Amino acid sequence: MEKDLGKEIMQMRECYRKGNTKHVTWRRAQLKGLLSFLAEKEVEIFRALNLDLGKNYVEAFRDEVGLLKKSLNLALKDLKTWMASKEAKLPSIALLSYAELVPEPLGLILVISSWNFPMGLSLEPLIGAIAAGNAVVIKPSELAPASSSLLANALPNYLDTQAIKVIEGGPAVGQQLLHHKWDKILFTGSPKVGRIIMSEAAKNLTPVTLELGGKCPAILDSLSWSWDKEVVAINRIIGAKYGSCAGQACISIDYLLVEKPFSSTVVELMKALIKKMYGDNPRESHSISRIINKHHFLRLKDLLTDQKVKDCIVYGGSMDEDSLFIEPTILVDPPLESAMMTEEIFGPLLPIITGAIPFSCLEKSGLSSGQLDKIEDSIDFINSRPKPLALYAFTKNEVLKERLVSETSSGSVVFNDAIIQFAADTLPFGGIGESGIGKYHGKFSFDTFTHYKAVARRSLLTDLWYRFPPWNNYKLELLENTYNYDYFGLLLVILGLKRSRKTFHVN
Ligand SMILES: NC(=O)c1ccc[n+]([C@@H]2O[C@H](COP(=O)([O-])OP(=O)(O)OC[C@H]3O[C@@H](n4cnc5c(N)ncnc54)[C@H](O)[C@@H]3O)[C@@H](O)[C@H]2O)c1
Repeated sequence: MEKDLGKEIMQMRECYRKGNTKHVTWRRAQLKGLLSFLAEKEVEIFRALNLDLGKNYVEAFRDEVGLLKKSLNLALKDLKTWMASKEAKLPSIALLSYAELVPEPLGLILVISSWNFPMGLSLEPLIGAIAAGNAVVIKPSELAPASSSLLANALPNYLDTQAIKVIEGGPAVGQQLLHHKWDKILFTGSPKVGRIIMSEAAKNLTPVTLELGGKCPAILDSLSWSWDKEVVAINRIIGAKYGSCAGQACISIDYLLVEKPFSSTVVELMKALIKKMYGDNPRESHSISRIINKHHFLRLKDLLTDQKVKDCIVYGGSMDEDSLFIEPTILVDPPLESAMMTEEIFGPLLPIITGAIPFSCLEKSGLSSGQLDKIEDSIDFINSRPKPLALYAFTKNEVLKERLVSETSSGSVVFNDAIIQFAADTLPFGGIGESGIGKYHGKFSFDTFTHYKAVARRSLLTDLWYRFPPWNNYKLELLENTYNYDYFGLLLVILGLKRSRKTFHVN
């Protein structure tokens, strides 16, 4: 296996060296091939996502297929502009010179993806890598086997198999792939594996983009209008907690911060809206995804085994191991030191934090009192934890919005909605600190897989004679005026009308 892998990778590198992938016609053909794959295999894709995750086909279209088609259409429309060299303005002193930034593909790319959006997280990076003219290996997650197998078996019918390959397997295959030299690795997954990826990549000085996870907080201010509360905020919170792969999404809301007096209203509104979205018996609902596998089901179940956490459940909590179903669940004030509040939840459990924070956690959370007295206290709470991938705030308070932007750090900030940033091509998608390194989506994907080569062209007709030795104070004066772009001063020095104020005798 290892030997075959090595041979395949060598052949791909050879193919890249021949230069085919750099041509606009090749890039366009692959992007169109991907579009055809999505169109012709749409039903198979929906089936695979349903098999792997119980994902409804409408959700699958909204979160994966539809987004991919949108990204492909953008890449096809803008490809020529993205590929074009950009002039880099030079100062007038550089007479008869011209400079440009020439986008050049990086070479051989490795994409390792996770299971929760197995199509989207494999193909979205592929779009950028192809558009940028690279050869690409994708290793989908073994935990979404139907999707992985569909990618491996069907994609070769639509793409250039010399330059684009899907290699299936789990951590062992991932590890084998990491033993080879890549020109860039884009990894989507956990911070734990992200660390392994980065240390393996460091051996060859391979640059990495790490799309990781973490706990994304949402702040809900005490909105007074019922429209704001019910229709907008709570609806969007429920959608962003349970509606995208049942909360198994890196940008799902992980926990909600609410002022204590508002919390019971929030819980009541949420209960009603959960019923509206998933019916009286959500177990029967086809609109909520299932947990990916038994291991993750038990991981989530474990989060609730601590009696102190269990006692905080105010809604839901039922589970069915056979169908890997977990009911949309709400908890109020689980202990901050519990795994529920220290680990990424990645499932349909929503802790609401209102205060009643044990003293042991106060120092750690940076709060001075045991309650979230004011919604503004959430800033300290968020800042006492690793930088999240996304921060959401439902508020009309403009001062709070400004403070959140300037006083907290996260991959993205969204006011009065959640998850939608993922769909915006003009916004870079990526984390900071524990939540990731680098960014992609839209033109940022092209840039992620591109080296902007600095190209300068000079004429032989002119020169700045004073940039060469032997050195003297006169040349120092000329250089100083040059770097200040003080052309008049330069002229005066050349004409002998301006004298150096400094006289150095260093040597
Ligand atoms: N930022 C994002 O865009 C984003 C999107 C989805 C998921 N995530 C994060 O991903 C995590 C869940 O995904 P997961 O369970 O698939 O993560 P994971 O880190 O366990 O696995 C991700 C990928 O890495 C591979 N892998 C695992 N061990 C490896 C090793 N030792 N060497 C090489 N490859 C290895 C897996 O086979 C899989 O393809 C969560 O933390 C979530 O927040 C982030």
